[in-house]
Amino acid sequence: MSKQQLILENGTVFVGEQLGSSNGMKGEVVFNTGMTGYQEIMTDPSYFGQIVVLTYPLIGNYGINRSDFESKAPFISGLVVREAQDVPSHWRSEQSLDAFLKSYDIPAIQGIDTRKLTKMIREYGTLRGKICSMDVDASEVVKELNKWELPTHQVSQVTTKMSYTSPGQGRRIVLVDFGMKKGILRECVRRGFDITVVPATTGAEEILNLQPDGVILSNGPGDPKSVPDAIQMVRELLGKTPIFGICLGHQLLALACGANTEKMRFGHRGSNHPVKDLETGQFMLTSQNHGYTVDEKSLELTQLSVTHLAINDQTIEGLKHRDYPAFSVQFHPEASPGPEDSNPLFDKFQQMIEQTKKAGVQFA
Ligand SMILES: NC(=O)CC[C@H](N)C(=O)O
Repeated sequence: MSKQQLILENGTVFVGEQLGSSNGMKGEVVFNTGMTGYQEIMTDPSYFGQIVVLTYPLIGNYGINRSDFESKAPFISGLVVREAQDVPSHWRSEQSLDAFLKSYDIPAIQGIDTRKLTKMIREYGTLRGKICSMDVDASEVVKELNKWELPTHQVSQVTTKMSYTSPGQGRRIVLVDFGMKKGILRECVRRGFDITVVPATTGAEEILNLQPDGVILSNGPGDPKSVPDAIQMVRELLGKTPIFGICLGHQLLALACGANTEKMRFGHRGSNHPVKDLETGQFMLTSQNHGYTVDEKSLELTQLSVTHLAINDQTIEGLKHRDYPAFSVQFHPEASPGPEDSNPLFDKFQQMIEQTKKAGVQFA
């Protein structure tokens, strides 16, 4: 097996074995602690442009099958694993991890100490990195990485180009796709919603013209401040239709209400992040994938209240608007991968729609 290297901006070089392609790609190196779910992680558009380190030491043992994908293709810029299993064993498996990565020309590396790398990221924060073949001069790459600015317009690369519908007998929902995971659509379909999925660039007026009973703001990659038009769109929707924000959608709701977001040192990525629901006092295990968070102090001047908190670091995991039907969560109630403890939040949104209807609120 040929060797491959992972070069980091701080000058560290990990030498391992080639997995996937050897086509060098730069990315922000982040880690995910989930024990399963590598297919969902690789195809979650929120990871667009990132090099993902999986801390679970054996990856690929149940192979690859398209029904587990969270979008049509993988969006990561690289994968780092301790050991990849090349002979998958699962009745649904269509190909091996290595064959899958090669077919999308995604570079990956195995056989390195992922514990050491993860500790490094925890200490220094996420690092810019590049996976490439051994004939590349590492010191040149370190220079290149230090000059490289992380991309900012990821949403435009992963949002749907055109609107589409998924008809249902229930309430009419507009789902704004900032890089939506399929799981969100699945949960809406499961509840019988009549769904229109629209591109991230859709304006508030266009959304209201669809006469939605509610709007869901999806997850998506990158800095929430890099989509100012979407923040404006959410601001204009507030009070006119019930809103449910998920992950990037949560951050956009916060920004639209006047709060601030900031980049975290190394983010939350995994399938067992404990969260406390401050309204019920209940705890839940959640699936998470975010590198930004809402700044708690910035909430003072807004009409937002905190509904959920992360147990590990006390960061904000959920918000609700005090005057309008709008709430959001930083984690993933659609799971995929991860536990389904927070799945009832989709029911909560449905109830919010019904209550708003009952109250006979007239929207402009
Ligand atoms: N999964 C998401 O929607 C992530 C939101 C945002 N890109 C972040 O990293 O914080």
